[in-house]
Amino acid sequence: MSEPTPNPQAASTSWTSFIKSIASFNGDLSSLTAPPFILSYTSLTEFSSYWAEHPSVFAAPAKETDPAKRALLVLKWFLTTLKQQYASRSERDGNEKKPLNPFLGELFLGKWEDEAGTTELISEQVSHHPPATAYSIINVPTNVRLQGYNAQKASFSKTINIKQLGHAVLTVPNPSRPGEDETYLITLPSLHVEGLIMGAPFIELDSASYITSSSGFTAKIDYSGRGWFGGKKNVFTATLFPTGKEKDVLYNCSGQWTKAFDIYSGSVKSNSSKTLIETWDPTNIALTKLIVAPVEQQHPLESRRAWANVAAGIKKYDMDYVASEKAKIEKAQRAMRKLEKEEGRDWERRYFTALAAPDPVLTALAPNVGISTNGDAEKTGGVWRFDSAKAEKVKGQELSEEEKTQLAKVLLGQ
Ligand SMILES: CC(C)CCC[C@@H](C)[C@H]1CC[C@H]2[C@@H]3[C@@H](O)C=C4C[C@@H](O)CC[C@]4(C)[C@H]3CC[C@]12C
Repeated sequence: MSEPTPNPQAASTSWTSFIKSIASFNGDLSSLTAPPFILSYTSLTEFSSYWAEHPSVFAAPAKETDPAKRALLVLKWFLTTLKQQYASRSERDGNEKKPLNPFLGELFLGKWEDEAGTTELISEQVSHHPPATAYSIINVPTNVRLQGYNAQKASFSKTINIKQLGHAVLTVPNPSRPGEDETYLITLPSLHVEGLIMGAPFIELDSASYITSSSGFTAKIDYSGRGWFGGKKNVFTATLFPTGKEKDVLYNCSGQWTKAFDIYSGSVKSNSSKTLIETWDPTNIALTKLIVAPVEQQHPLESRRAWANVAAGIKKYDMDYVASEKAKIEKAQRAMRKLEKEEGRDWERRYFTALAAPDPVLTALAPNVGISTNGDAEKTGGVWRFDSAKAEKVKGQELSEEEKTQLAKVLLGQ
């Protein structure tokens, strides 16, 4: 990633007052009023797609018969997603932007088609207060599947610091034992915003995150930003070890999550015994583009359709239009919540269900990596799991044009 250049807009009064407002903000990211040049026309529901923009790397563990190597392939896939998750927008636009805050029930649906076959994405805003997004990604030929949910808790100390709540679960069919699945519990890194003063914000990852598996392996990924390891940004080291034996490193990886990284067998410290297995360099590897239905064919709750007017306004920097289009959605959503309350019911999530009982994956694996077995449920509206029965029910439920118009009116005020 090239060094961010100071943005001429950083000298504007709107940026100065934005910076001042951040210093006293209450932790609610949605309440930040950012100047137009820092507003994105993409909703957070779209961010779930960053997990699988290399579908063949996502599906690769299903073809590996050695359990330790399988765990390494899971770690490799996770590391390859970081650049997409946290740096792709600032690389594309020159700086990070403030995404659109999804409304309850918002959907982002798509699929990837490539040499890995079809990989399907479902992302849904499952909670509004607190805001939480859930996702399911399935590589159809291998049945490797990821599900998870996340919310963010922000605070201010020198800059915007964000703790991610929630987790992801990757399920890999064991190729040596047909019918048996392996599960990997994945924790999410904390992050902070850099470059604020220069008007060119970008993301740096903090501390550590983990992947721990039902097959008995754990990976620890340590993140460090500029100021460490010769002043490079986005630096990480990762080790893979049998769970509970952190010193018995089987594989280790190091490099920059935005640039190239190396994967070695052996321990980090014993240089003599470590062997380079692979170098991952994202500059040489193409991403597979997500296929999303044309807006006019989408369900009214699909993100790009629902936000189309707001997005058009942001692109033109027409903030009055943006405000009035956003207000329509907010008003309709408030009315819907009021109605639900009066009728004593909850908004029916289309693809996900909040677990009523303790989750077996969290119960078994969360203690390995020191996270709560309740999955941050009180701060994410629940422990959200993909509900295949719901997904089956909505499959092929085509809405007529009239039904779409009616729904858009009632749910989005459009
Ligand atoms: C840019 C700044 C001035 C305003 C603050 C924007 C803030 C709400 C944005 C900035 C970065 C966003 C992160 C993003 O880096 C990546 C992810 C990973 C994804 O899987 C889940 C969402 C998350 C954590 C974004 C949340 C919103 C952030 C913090």
